[in-house]
Amino acid sequence: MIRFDHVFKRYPNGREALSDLTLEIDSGEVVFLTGHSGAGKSSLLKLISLIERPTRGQLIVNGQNVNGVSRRKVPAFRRQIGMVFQDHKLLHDRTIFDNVALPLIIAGVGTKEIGKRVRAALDQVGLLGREQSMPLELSTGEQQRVGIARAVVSKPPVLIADEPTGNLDPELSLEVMNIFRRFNEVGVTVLVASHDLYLLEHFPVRRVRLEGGRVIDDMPAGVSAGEKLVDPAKLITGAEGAMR
Ligand SMILES: Nc1ncnc2c1ncn2[C@@H]1O[C@H](COP(=O)(O)OP(=O)(O)OP(=O)(O)O)[C@@H](O)[C@H]1O
Repeated sequence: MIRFDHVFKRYPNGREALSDLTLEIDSGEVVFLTGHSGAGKSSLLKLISLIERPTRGQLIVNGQNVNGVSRRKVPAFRRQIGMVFQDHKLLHDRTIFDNVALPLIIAGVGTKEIGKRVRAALDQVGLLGREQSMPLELSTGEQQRVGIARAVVSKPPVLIADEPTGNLDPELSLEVMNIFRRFNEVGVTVLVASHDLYLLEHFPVRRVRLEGGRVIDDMPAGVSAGEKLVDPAKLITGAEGAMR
């Protein structure tokens, strides 16, 4: 699904953000990307979404070598990748409906289909009925859920999130992760860059740790020593909470 093969990323100022990085993420996985500030997490996500290009090496996303994706084809390529950001990146002068509809409008989807898909996406994040609200009328957690609805409205097979819970308290962070897990349960591959120790403690998913632009640790899904897990039943309750 996603394969980095000896990938380097050097920015024009000479800074090497990724250095000989090799990593494979299978279809349907949930992966946490961790590491100190500057380790290369955002750069890795930017390569997957073609916001940046590898300097060297091969990167395959959904069976496509990104080196072969011309600038003209980038918008179509990006429709396969849902992107969630820490600061939501919502348009404050547009309604919730318009914000979520944006990727579909850009893709030229018909009005009726847009209505259907936007409502379905808002329903999945528990915000059906808020279509006509403006972003600033929503709480921070709700705004983040609008950002998630926008990311999944095109039904992408891959969802990437850069510090999606950075501004949220622990309870809201769990809600966001539970929403991601719901998408994962229907087959979406989810990659989350996070410093959020609370989340890392509570979700026993695969963790890939970067340092200096390389993978220095790759811990498979499961429980490791010393980790405290919440009761799975509570996670389900949390997800239902998010859907309210
Ligand atoms: N556009 C850019 N131009 C030049 N250097 C950059 C650029 N973006 C990132 N870098 C550098 O690349 C390195 C990796 O940065 P990156 O943002 O990928 O790390 P990160 O792990 O996501 O950090 P954080 O957790 O602070 O967001 C850092 O040294 C950073 O200064």
